[in-house]
Amino acid sequence: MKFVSNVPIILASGSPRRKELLQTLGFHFEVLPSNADEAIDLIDEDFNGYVERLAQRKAKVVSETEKHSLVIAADTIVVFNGNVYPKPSTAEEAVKFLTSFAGKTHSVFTGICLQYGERTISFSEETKVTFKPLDEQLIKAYVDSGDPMDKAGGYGIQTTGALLVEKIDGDYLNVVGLPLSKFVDVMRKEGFLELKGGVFTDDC
Ligand SMILES: Cc1cn([C@H]2C[C@H](O)[C@@H](COP(=O)(O)OP(=O)(O)OP(=O)(O)O)O2)c(=O)[nH]c1=O
Repeated sequence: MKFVSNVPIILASGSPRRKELLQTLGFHFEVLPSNADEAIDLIDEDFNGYVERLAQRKAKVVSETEKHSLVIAADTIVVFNGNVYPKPSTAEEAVKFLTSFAGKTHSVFTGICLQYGERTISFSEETKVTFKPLDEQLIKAYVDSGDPMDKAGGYGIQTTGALLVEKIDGDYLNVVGLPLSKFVDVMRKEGFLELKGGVFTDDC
């Protein structure tokens, strides 16, 4: 299955996971990471609004110089007990994050923004992730691997961080940083992507 884009597309993200996920769709795009300031206020525990506003900020910075391209940006956070857990800034912080998630359920929110000139389309998705009860040795070994440091909440479900997880409720790829299924639905609905081919021919 392949998609073609109807406009030039820029992925405004430095996340290798988002790039790989978009590449699976087969359309051409460029990568131009955004240097937007990620410090914004949470309002009324509206986590969907929070990640959407962050994604908008990332997209707008790149769109300023790329007005004729569709700019795609995203932001992923972990939310536990009403608190936002972004990427840990130290290994000690990663250990703290993971210790508090052990045996409990947290949410992962990803917000996506599609900016095309003056047109802004945003949406977000929540996935619930339950961690197993974890022993100190496993947490320490995982943090020592360095894997948590570039990931929201300090783990990657797609890497050995999977060993911490008991179950999930929702879209797996939303946890990885891009809810691909919803993304394609919105891109098709808004006229930015079309399925290439898609009609079976009968040669008999
Ligand atoms: C929870 C979780 C997060 N992540 C990643 C997705 C995001 O890349 C990252 C959250 O940080 P983000 O700020 O959303 O993204 P980023 O800094 O990697 O890239 P950019 O801002 O340029 O788009 O955490 C995983 O890869 N696996 C996981 O299981």
